[in-house]
Amino acid sequence: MVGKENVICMNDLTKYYGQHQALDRLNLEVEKGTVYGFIGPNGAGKSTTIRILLGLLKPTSGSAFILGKDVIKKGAVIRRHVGYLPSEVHYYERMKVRDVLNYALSFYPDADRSRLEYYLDLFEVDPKKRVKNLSLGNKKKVAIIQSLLHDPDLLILDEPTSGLDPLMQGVFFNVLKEEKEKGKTIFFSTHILSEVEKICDRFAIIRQGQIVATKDVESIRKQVMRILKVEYPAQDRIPHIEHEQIVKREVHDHIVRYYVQGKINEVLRQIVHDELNDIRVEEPSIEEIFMDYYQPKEPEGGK
Ligand SMILES: Nc1ncnc2c1ncn2[C@@H]1O[C@H](COP(=O)(O)OP(=O)(O)OP(=O)(O)O)[C@@H](O)[C@H]1O
Repeated sequence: MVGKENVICMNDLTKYYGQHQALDRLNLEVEKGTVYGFIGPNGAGKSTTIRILLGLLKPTSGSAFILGKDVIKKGAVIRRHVGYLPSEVHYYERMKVRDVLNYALSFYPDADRSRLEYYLDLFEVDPKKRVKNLSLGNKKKVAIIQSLLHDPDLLILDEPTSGLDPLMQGVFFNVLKEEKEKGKTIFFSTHILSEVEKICDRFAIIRQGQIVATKDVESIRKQVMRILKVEYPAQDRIPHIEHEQIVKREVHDHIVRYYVQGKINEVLRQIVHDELNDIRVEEPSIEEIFMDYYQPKEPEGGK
């Protein structure tokens, strides 16, 4: 088998803003051809990481490589092969959309100009409009088009779907799939966990400047975890059930959700022993699995 090629590589990447540590020794690798989700709560360090990758910010220590090149030393070369969508976009308000995008294209003399028409049509953007007359979502679409124009090998997108309506999100995801099929690599940050499940091969979770998990979406899907949702006749009739396979439990009034790892037979047997009104077996959504990493661990009551 041919060795893996990492398009993005971070080594102990650390960033301080004054006294404030925004990134704490990030180590991350993104393989060629992957759609990689970079997720984390507000202020976790996503934009800081992305801006370092683009050479727009210098790390305090550590290093990062894109397409094998050092982001500090080779920023200009790297940017030729990267499509970047910042989380907030600013254009000259009086410029027309077509002029904005033509200007962007002028930096890439070899670019195929037909891509511009293709994406304008696909994203339903009116090129005659002035930027100042665009809605937030339409401005975002212009920025998405700009990131794609020069057919980059790597797309780095900072919260690409914020502001897009569901229909356009669908169009956008299809574009990402097309790019992936062409062998392109996509690295994008998001808060929306369901997006990761829909589109990503792999993801990393960043919290308070640290990577707390990196996983394959497929392996998460296969994780053997079931939720037994049990409705008891009343809150004071909930029995105390203990079993090593019950990794977590949530109580809402007279309903208990037991999170069971491994085979559920034994736990089920124990549960049905007591009086209950109803029982259902559910699979946790990927969001629930993520939430375990997302939130700081709380002590679990009464397991
Ligand atoms: N220019 C700056 N000066 C000082 N602190 C900053 C600066 N930019 C970001 N920070 C701080 O660094 C931390 C990481 O911020 P960053 O914008 O990278 O987070 P994020 O994960 O992108 O957040 P969000 O999801 O809200 O966009 C936060 O605590 C933020 O307040």
